[in-house]
Amino acid sequence: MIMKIGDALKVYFVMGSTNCRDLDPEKTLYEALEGGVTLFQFREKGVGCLVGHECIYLGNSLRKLCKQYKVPFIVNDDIELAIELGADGVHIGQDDRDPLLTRKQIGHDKWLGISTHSVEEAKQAVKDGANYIGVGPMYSTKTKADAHAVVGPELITQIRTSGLSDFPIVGIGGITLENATNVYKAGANGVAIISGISQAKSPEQAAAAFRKIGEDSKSKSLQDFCSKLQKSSQ
Ligand SMILES: Cc1ncc(COP(=O)(O)OP(=O)(O)O)c(N)n1
Ligand SMILES: Cc1ncsc1CCOP(=O)(O)O
Ligand SMILES: [Mg+2]
Repeated sequence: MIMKIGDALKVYFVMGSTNCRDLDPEKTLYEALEGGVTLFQFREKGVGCLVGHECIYLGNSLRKLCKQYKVPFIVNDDIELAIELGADGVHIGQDDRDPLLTRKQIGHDKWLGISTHSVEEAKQAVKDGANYIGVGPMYSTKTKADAHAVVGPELITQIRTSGLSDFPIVGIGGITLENATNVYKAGANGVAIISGISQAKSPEQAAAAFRKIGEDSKSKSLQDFCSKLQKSSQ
C-alpha cells in the first residue's frame, strides 16, 4: 500500500473489542471506514480483551475490512500479532519494547509509530527510526487507565518548533469533535481517536465529522501559510 504517512494520520481510529458500544467491533470498524477514517490501529487491550485464537480471528476480520477500504492497518504493542496479520505497521510506547529491535523484526517497509510525551522523547523516537510519533494525552481520557499526565496540544507546537517541522505527528487522548481543531491547529498531521468514534451513537457520523474537521483544518492551514507568504513578499 503506497500512501504518504502524513496523509494517513489525518483521522486515525484506534480500537479493540473492549472499546465498542452497541455494535460489535467489525460493525464499528465498518462504520468508521464508511465515515472516512484514514488509518486504523488494532489495540486489543484491557479487562476482558480477547486473547489467543479469538484475538487473531478478530484481527484477521478487521485487517480484511481495512484492505477493502485501502486503509492501512497498524497493530498496537504485539509485533508477533502484527506479522501474523500482515499488518502495515506497529505502534509501540516508551515502556513496550526496544524500537531498534522492533525495526529489525518488522523490516523497513512497515510503519513504526512511537508514543512520546516530551520534546526529548520525540527527538529520540525520530533517531530510533519512527515513521510517525503519537503525542499525548492531548486531553484527559477515561479510555486508558495508565495514561501519562495530560500534555496538551501545546507540546505538538513545541515539537514542531524544536526542529521537527515536517515529521509526521498525530495527537491522541481525549480528542472530541469539540477540541479536534485545536490539535490540527497546533501542527498535528492528524488526530488519533478511540471513544470519540467507538462510543459514538453513530460511529459512521462521528468518523465523517472528524474527517470534515481534518479537511477544513488543512485548507485553513494552507490559507494561513499563503497569506503569511504574501505578507513576507510585500
Ligand atoms: C497513535 C498512538 N499514540 C499513542 C498510543 C499509546 O501507546 P502506549 O503509550 O504504548 O499505550 P497503549 O496504547 O499500548 O496502552 C497509541 N496506542 N497510539
Ligand atoms: C491509547 C491512548 N494513549 C494515550 S491516551 C490513549 C487513549 C485514547 O482514547 P480516547 O480517544 O478515548 O481518549
Ligand atoms: Mg503500548
